Formats: sequence, C-alpha cells, structure tokens
Amino acid sequence: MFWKKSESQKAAPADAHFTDEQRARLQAFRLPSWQQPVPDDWWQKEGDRIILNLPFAAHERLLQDLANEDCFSGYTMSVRCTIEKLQNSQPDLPLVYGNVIVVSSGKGGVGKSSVAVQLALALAETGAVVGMLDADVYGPSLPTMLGGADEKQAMSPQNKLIPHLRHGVHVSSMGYLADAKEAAIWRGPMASAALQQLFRDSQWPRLDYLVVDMPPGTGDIQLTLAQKMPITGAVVVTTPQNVALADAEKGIAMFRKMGIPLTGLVENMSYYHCPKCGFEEAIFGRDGGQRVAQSYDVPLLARLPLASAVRKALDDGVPLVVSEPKHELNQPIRAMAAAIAGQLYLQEKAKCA
Ligand SMILES: Nc1ncnc2c1ncn2[C@@H]1O[C@H](COP(=O)(O)OP(=O)(O)OP(=O)(O)O)[C@@H](O)[C@H]1O
Repeated sequence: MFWKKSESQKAAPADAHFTDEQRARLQAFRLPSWQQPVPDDWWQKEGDRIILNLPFAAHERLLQDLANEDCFSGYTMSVRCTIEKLQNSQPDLPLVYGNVIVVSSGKGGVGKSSVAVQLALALAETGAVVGMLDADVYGPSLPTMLGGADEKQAMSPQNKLIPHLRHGVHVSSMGYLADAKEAAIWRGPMASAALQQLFRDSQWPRLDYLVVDMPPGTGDIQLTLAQKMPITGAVVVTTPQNVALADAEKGIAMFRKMGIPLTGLVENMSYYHCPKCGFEEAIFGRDGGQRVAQSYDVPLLARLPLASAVRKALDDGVPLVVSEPKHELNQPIRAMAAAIAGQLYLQEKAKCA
C-alpha cells in the first residue's frame, strides 16, 4: 500500500481468524471508484461481527452484496468511520472546517446544488458532522432543497451566524439571511465579500466535512472564492451533454490552474430509469463524463440517474435519503459520497507517498 496508516487504522487489530474464502472475498471488495482493495488490517472480526474501519465516511449499505455472500452468512457487517482531517489548499488556516469539498459546475442547471445537498446528507447519514455553505449567492437553492425557507439564521452573543440544522446538516445560506431579490443584484465584489463573511462568521460546530455549493460558472466570483477558501477537494458536476461537458472542462482547468486538488467529476442526469418497467435511456447522450474524465485524468466519481422522485423530494425540501432512506435511488448517492470521501483520502495519501 502506498499510504501510511492513520491513528484510527493502527488501533484496529488485524484478525487472523478469517477463513481463506472470506479473505479472498474481502480482497476482491472495492470501495466505489477505488482501483485497489482496502488494506487487510482495515477489516476486523469481533465474534459474529465483521467491521470495516475507515478513515472517511461511507455508508454500511455498501457492504450489502458482500454480506449476502454465503461465506459471510451468520455474520453482521458494519462500517466504523473515524474521519481523518486532511490537508487543504490553505495549510496555514486551522482545520476547524474539517474536509472542505467544493461542488461546482461550469454551467447552470446541471444539478450542482442537488448533488451537493444529497452528498452532504449521505455523509451525515454515516454519523459524520457535516456543514453546508450555500455559496450560490445569486440563486441560493438550499432553503428550497433542505426546507426552512421562511426561517432566518439567528446571531450568537458573539455576533456569529448560527447555521440552521436541517436534516442533521448545519447549513449557512444567503437564502436564510438576505432577501433573495436584493442579493440577485449585488455586484461581484459585494457578493464574494458577503460569501467570505458567511463562511468565516458562521458558528460552525467542529465539522468532519463542509460541503460548499459554489455559484455556477468559472468567473471572478468563483476564482475569488477558490483562492480565499481552504479547499480539500473540488468536485465538478456535469451532464453528459456536449455543451455541459465543454463548460465542465473549463471548471477542471480553473481548479488545475489554481493548484486546487480536483477530486473528480460527477455525471448527473446520466440516464433515465423508468420506475415502472426498468427501461433505461441516455437522454443527454452516453459516456460524455467518462470521456472528459479520461482525457483530463480525473476520476469519474458517480453517474446519477435522472429521476422524478429525486426532483420531487428536493422540491419538497426533504431529499430522498431522508424521506425514504430505503429507496433504491439512494444507492448511487451513497456510493458517490463514499467515492468522494475515499478519493479525498487517497489524494492526500498519494501526496505523502
Ligand atoms: N438527477 C436528477 N433527477 C431529477 N431531477 C434533477 C436531478 N438533478 C437535478 N434535478 C433537478 O433539476 C433542477 C436543477 O437542479 P439544481 O438546482 O441542482 O441545478 P444547479 O446546477 O445547481 O443549478 P444552478 O446552477 O442554476 O444553481 C432542480 O429542479 C433539481 O431538482
């Protein structure tokens, strides 16, 4: 393995009591978007429990197929996450914000906010402490997608903004502060100053992850934000359409130029899955995200379906991960969250190798 073990991993003793068949299955297991197996000593056996010790967030449903294998019958499988705080693009700032993931898109309307919201909820579902910063100042979507649009964020006695706790995620959004119509006419410098304030002057709890919903595009406001904020990894959201892909390439180029680690690409609305007959259609074209990921040598972290149940739940302010945790459409979202959290970790370890 090319990475060093973290403290949490060192604490997990390797277990000598796996059968050969079980060991072979564990070796063959891959976390979403990982090419290599997880290190042997991340697996632990305690009586009839098998535990995967991870230094990042991942949902235990990802072990479901493995748990269904005959050689694991009679065992329960779970994931224990002890989240490691990774280095970010501003090493001089204290790591109070946890691992900061910026979710951006070259083009509006590709589902950047939907991806950011569902990512934050899927990370929080694993027990991680997650914050969300709505940096999409001209069109804040989080109060709609997470609900509570009529509430205003309160101030603490120390004059700090108290993030709203929505479905287990700590959220700060311009949409919970200013009149949306007023913010929409702000000039760039005013908007980026307001955003930096929202970021710095929010009373965040000790976060494991902060997910930032960036404004769409690659203009001045995005550049300023990317320069000023401590970023652990950037995720670019696109649809498979050529027009969206061309803009996604601009997003990739922007982060590369600024030396910000690019965690990967998420392809949203990759295909339509008919809930009645199971038919799948690539409405916006096929494999576009894969092509761009390959040509820029970045991981394609997820391909998410276009589904009316996803849209409806987001419009209602209670995304599917919360309203229907057992819904099959949550599986790609959880896999995406584990892929992003896992890639952030791999990126860091590759730097140290
Ligand atoms: N996978 C999906 N399936 C169905 N609907 C989706 C999906 N992804 C996003 N949507 C819907 O598409 C619309 C646009 O999504 P969203 O606001 O997340 O895009 P955006 O890229 O953040 O846009 P903007 O850049 O304008 O803020 C929303 O109504 C959202 O619910």
